[in-house]
Amino acid sequence: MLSRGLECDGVRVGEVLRGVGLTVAPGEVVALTAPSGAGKSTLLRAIVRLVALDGGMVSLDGVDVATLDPRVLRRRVGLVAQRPVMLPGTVADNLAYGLDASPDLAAALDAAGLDAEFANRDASRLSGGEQARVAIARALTRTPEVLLLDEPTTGLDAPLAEAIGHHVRGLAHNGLAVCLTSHDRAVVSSWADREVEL
Ligand SMILES: Nc1ncnc2c1ncn2[C@@H]1O[C@H](COP(=O)(O)OP(=O)(O)OP(=O)(O)O)[C@@H](O)[C@H]1O
Repeated sequence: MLSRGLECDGVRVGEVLRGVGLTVAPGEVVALTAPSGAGKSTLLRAIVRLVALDGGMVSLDGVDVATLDPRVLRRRVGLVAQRPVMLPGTVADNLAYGLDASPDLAAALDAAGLDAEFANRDASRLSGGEQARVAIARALTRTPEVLLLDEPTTGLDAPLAEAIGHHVRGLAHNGLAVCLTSHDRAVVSSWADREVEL
């Protein structure tokens, strides 16, 4: 068992996940790959308890996540969904949502490839690619230990995807554990330290 980081051991969900193993240590970027419909999003959702397990265990720093308060778990493990939902209000409102203290907006926006001026934009009027980047920034304001990115380059052009990949690798270099799914071989090979096939 990993003393630090994320570990999935024999995870089962219905007929879709039949005993999946995955480890992601602090400082590494792991790409989870499989054909469409194989259960990648389901596994990421199960890790943060948005989907119930039918077997196996997910642990964080050696502790079964089933024993953690889901809100605490979801701060420690940030999930950026494939189709992120923008909350009403500005980008700044989205980044600060649910936090007690004001986050470092500029740092989070920069890490997600957005200019600081985005803070005052109406989140619902952003393009799909801009919303995808706000969702990454929102996860980062929670200072997670693990970042789960479900198809993070959807809606992004190649230079932007490359720039965000660079930032994500920098975050991992500073100790974040990152797990991403992608159908894009260029993303898998340039972002990830290793690949795990479901
Ligand atoms: N809680 C659940 N229990 C059982 N099956 C589920 C559950 N949630 C999703 N599924 C099913 O699991 C299958 C896999 O879906 P999922 O979105 O995880 O695949 P994916 O590998 O991420 O696909 P894609 O690459 O197309 O995004 C789908 O058929 C979905 O309907």
